[in-house]
Amino acid sequence: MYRILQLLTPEEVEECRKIAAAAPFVHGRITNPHNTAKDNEQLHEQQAYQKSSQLLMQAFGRSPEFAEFAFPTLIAPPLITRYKPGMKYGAHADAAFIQLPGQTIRSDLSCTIFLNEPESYEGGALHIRLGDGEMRFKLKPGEAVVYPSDTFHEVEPVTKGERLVAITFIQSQVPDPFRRNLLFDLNEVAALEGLKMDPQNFSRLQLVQQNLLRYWAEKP
Ligand SMILES: O=C(O)CCC(=O)C(=O)O
Ligand SMILES: [Fe+2]
Repeated sequence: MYRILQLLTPEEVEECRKIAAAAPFVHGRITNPHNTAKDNEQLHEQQAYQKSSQLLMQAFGRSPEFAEFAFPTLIAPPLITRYKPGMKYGAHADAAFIQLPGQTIRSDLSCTIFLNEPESYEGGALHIRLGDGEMRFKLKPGEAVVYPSDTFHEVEPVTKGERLVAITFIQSQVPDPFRRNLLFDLNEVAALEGLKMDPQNFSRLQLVQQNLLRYWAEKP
């Protein structure tokens, strides 16, 4: 299951673009030399990375939709990434573990946050294989798609303009996608219908939610 989130305000999108415009980038394969599928550029300046990742982390932190869907325990600091004409990211599944200074994150979910107008570049859609089908995403600035890390996905070649995004990986409290998706459905029903329900039934629904979480979530 995937989810599209409205994550950033227009001001935050602007701030990310400004940071990207002023900072140096390196080829993505520098951090991942054996990944031949990867052909993009990533932000390469400590201060710019810190500033942009902090802003993006805050945006995840205030999104109830994200929390209800992902049950995040760890989020890799999002990295601004760009694709110039000819660049792409071939079909791949993400590495199971992402090594960061001081911690390792298991990638249960991956996320792309779109930062520039879809009309400003050609190509560059993100394709995600979900079951036997494929979904194609080219979202508006500030929107993000969160999807399972264990499924093939690719970025089609950019043929014109520039694709600017931020990418991150999320470790979930509920690693099993079947269970996580059930909990998400319960969260949605509680959020959408809770106030309309008989309060006693709402309490029972909350009891089921909390007890399943208690039973299924990884212990901290
Ligand atoms: O650029 C994107 O949207 C996806 C990048 C990606 O798949 C990755 O970094 O593993
Ligand atoms: Fe990926």
